[in-house]
Amino acid sequence: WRNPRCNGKLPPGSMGFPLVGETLQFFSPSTSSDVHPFVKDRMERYGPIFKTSLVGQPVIVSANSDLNHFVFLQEGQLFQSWYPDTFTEVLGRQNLSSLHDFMYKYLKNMVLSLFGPEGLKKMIPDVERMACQTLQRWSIQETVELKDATSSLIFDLTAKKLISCEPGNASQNLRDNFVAFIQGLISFPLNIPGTAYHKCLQGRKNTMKMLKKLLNERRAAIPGKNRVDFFDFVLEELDKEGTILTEAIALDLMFALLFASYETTSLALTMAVKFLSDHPSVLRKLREEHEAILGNRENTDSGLTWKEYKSMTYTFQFINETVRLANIAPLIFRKALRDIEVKGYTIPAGWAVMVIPPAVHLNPAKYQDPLTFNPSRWEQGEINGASKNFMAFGGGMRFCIGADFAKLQMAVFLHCLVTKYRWEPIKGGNTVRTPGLQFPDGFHIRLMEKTRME
Ligand code: HEM
Repeated sequence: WRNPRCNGKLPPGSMGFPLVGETLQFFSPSTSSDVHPFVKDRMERYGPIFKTSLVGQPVIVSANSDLNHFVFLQEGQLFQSWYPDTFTEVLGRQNLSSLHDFMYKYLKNMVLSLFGPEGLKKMIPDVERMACQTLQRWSIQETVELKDATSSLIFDLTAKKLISCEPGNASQNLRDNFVAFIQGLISFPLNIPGTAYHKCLQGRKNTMKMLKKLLNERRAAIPGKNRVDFFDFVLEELDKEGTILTEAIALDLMFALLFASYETTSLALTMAVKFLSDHPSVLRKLREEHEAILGNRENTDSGLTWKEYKSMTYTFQFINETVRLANIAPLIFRKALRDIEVKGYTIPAGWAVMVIPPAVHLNPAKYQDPLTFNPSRWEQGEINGASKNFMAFGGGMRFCIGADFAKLQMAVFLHCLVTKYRWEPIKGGNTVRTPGLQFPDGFHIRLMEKTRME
């Protein structure tokens, strides 16, 4: 196991122990916001490309921006999206890569219509209304645990936009099952009642049942109305002759979309508020931008417009800096489809490739004082899309379809927050990380309405 077979030269690195490889070291938690010690130590020892073995799978780790970029660009040619088997098992019958294909082949109109500029434009009033109502609720509570509270908001927003499910009992029920699913996702796979894994599988089963019920209800409703959400597009596609999209695949896709948006955007928002709490000058500048938007309006109470949203220059810099430092997706997996020669090494066919975005985002050669939170560093740089040095939303063909949706939700939420409220942190706000996951330790704040004088 120490010297795996290879028709060329493997990168340096250790394959650890038989079977477990270096799995235990990989999962050791760290509270630093720097590159996780598992990766950092090995980068120092072996350089930015090294081999290891995790849960029985040989892996090439890439902390090199050229190789990361190459991996993203070669999607479907030399590499393919891949997730560990346990992940795919609980996430759905379909493997995630084929869901991607379905989404782009059969539901491309849905992707464009919901997440393209036209769809986003239409969303602003709903997002603003839901964010304002949520903040008002928070302000009458003694304290708010932000991760949980923003997760609930994001879930409601996504469910509203994707399946027109209004916040209320149905949405709460859906979310409870979804949360049971998420909580057991990274657990020992022992399927007996009482275990987190069992609850996870039950949670997924119940969520799928509820989604199916909602889809059936939609089917029974009067046909011919305008397409407004995900289910409308699915029904239209299902009725087309020769389609190979099935109801089961559509429900898996729906589930994957809820999953992809839920943890990510809520974590980004939690970290955003934490960064604002820690950096009063950034908060001041952000507030100025949003108060100027209100100041320039004829009627202060009219809702946010697309033009106003597009004018939030500093807010977009702030969001980019937040996702750079928060490293919400700390690793991205692919699998090599054949032997690949790159940078003087061979990546053997079948090996996993683990791209490490934090190694790029925290590289001092690319970002001055990389651990310092400084939104103004984006003044000069490209703020949209991905680059060799910015891959918070991935890159290449699989660039996040929800990136603009997430940014819109964040910007509108921040607009309501900084123009109407002030807050004080009560406790928590630190993050415990493994190379693949992060858990905020519970960030509690007290939210208060801001008077005009403030
Ligand atoms: C701050 C929030 C978010 C972050 C940091 C984020 C990050 C990412 C990253 C890094 C990828 C690439 C994964 C890969 O290459 O394997 C990705 C893909 C994806 N994201 Fe997001 N995401 C966010 C929000 C969302 C939202 C709100 C949605 C949907 C409503 C979404 C839907 C997706 C989907 C469907 C993919 C897969 C695309 C594909 O395989 O082609 N994401 N995201």
